[in-house]
Amino acid sequence: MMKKRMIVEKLLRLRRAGDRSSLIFNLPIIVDPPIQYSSLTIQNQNQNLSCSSSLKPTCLFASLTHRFLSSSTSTQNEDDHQDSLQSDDEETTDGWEEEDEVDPEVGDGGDGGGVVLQCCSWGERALSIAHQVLLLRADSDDIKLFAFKTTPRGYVYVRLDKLSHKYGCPGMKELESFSQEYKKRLDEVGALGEIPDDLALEVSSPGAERILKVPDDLSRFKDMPMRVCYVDEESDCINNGVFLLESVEMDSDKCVWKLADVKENRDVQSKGRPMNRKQKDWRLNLPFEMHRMFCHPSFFLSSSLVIKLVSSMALPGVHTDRGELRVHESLEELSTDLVDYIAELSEASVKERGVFAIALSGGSLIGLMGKLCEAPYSKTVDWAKWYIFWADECVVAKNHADSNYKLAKDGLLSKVPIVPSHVHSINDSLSAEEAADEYGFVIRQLVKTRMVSVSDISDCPKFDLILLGMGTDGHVASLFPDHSVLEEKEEWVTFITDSPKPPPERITFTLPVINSASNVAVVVTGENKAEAVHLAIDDMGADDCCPSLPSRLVQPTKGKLVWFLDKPAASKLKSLEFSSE
Ligand SMILES: O=C(O)[C@H](O)[C@@H](O)[C@H](O)[C@H](O)COP(=O)(O)O
Repeated sequence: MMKKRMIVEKLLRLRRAGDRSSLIFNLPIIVDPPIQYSSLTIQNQNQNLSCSSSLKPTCLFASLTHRFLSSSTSTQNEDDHQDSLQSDDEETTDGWEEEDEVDPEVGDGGDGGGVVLQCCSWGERALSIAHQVLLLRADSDDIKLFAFKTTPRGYVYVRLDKLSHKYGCPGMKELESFSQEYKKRLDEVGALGEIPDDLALEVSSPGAERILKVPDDLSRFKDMPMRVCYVDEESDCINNGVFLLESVEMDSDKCVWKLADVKENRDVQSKGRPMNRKQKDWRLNLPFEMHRMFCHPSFFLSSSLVIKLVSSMALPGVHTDRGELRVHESLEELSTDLVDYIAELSEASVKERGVFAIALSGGSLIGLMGKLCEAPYSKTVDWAKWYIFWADECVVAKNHADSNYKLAKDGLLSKVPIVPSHVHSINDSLSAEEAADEYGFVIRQLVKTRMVSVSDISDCPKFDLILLGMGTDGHVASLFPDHSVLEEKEEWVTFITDSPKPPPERITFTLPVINSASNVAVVVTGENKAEAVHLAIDDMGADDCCPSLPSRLVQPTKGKLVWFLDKPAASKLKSLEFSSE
């Protein structure tokens, strides 16, 4: 009788660490954080399994899993091999061992790290093979074993750590290459009879909420908010909260923590405003031994501090008088957050009004919106309900390199099913003055039919969203510093013929229109904008030196203002000093 090895290469699940409930086969998703939602194709023997997600991840750096399930059958021959590859639909969890839903503990061989062999006689051998495979990799200095577990039923669970990754998460390709090589070695040794020849293998990354060891892991994750479980000396109760590490004092074996400015630490009465001074100044001095296992109050760990990393994406933006600040580690993260934000506003607006009136600008903004052309947004956004406008436009031909219309058309509009008649660009055959007049007229007609809503405190149009960039001089739309255009109170759309930034002729929404919008987002990236960002956002006290900086004049009367910044652009912000950064 010939033995047949059936390999099901699978999985691909998006889960938060510790969430074992939807363990396998439920979600045909492959994700490679932090690039979310994108479709990824992997080669499985002769098959392509192409899976993409239409679901929203709950966590940016969800763990990834890669599984091989091997089983021995005695009736089929090798030629049948491909036929017996299971399809997604056929898969059930009965092919895989279900784990108990338990909270992770330090050294549990799962999200708590460590090695757990559970009396498997072959466990040590399987572990040494895993070490060998890791050592032979070109990136052996970077990819390490985080956890290893074997079970008596022949399952091997490997969690890999990536030292150079902010959250310690290897990508799908790294998991896949390790898993394939490791599986091959296990098979070879299995064929020699040294270990069972039908082991099942799961290789994954630890999730964001891995448990950290104290003090060993602290310096590595010191910039991240962490959930700390500790014993409150006064009440002798177990508490937990989200903190930022201020220092580790090795001489006295203690950590000093400060509260992270996250929602759960804010006063519920304060409606999402930042923490008050008292909260910001409060410090938790915690000896190492005063930490206990979360969810296991009776389990005392003398040398392990139980801390879970908290996703930076889970941090709400910092709320200031100048709007919400969303500061991102990378352009990739910023872009993901921005398109999520746009998609959410679109959905809300379509639900409420049946349409979504959005005004664009030029510059790098459009590139950062590029993910809207990809799954899932390309399919989930109700493009037919979008009405597109420009907050400013250069008075040039539509095919001119300076045309904001051309920029948006090439980068976005031509790639999604927008209704052409809903795209309202300026008439490029007119003078700047005429084009501004006509554009104002067009908007007026759409306000009449309520395709564009109207402000209830002025007669201005109320766009659902106005997206702005900002120049190093603090200009937004084509509202430049010290320009008389800032004084325009009557017109909705006006023009300039002396723009300090070429080309000289432009049309622009006026401040009253921008400030009447339901939502305004200003997207600013790069260190060269840091000073302008500081001047636009920070509280300047009594000596406000820049009261008429255009970006500072963006102050929606009733709407919501959000700043999407990358770290370099936010680097001079005082408003962030006591935030989670
Ligand atoms: O009309 C223009 O000249 C540009 O559209 C300009 O206003 C741009 O939006 C800002 O300068 C920010 O651009 P970046 O984000 O590319 O720096």
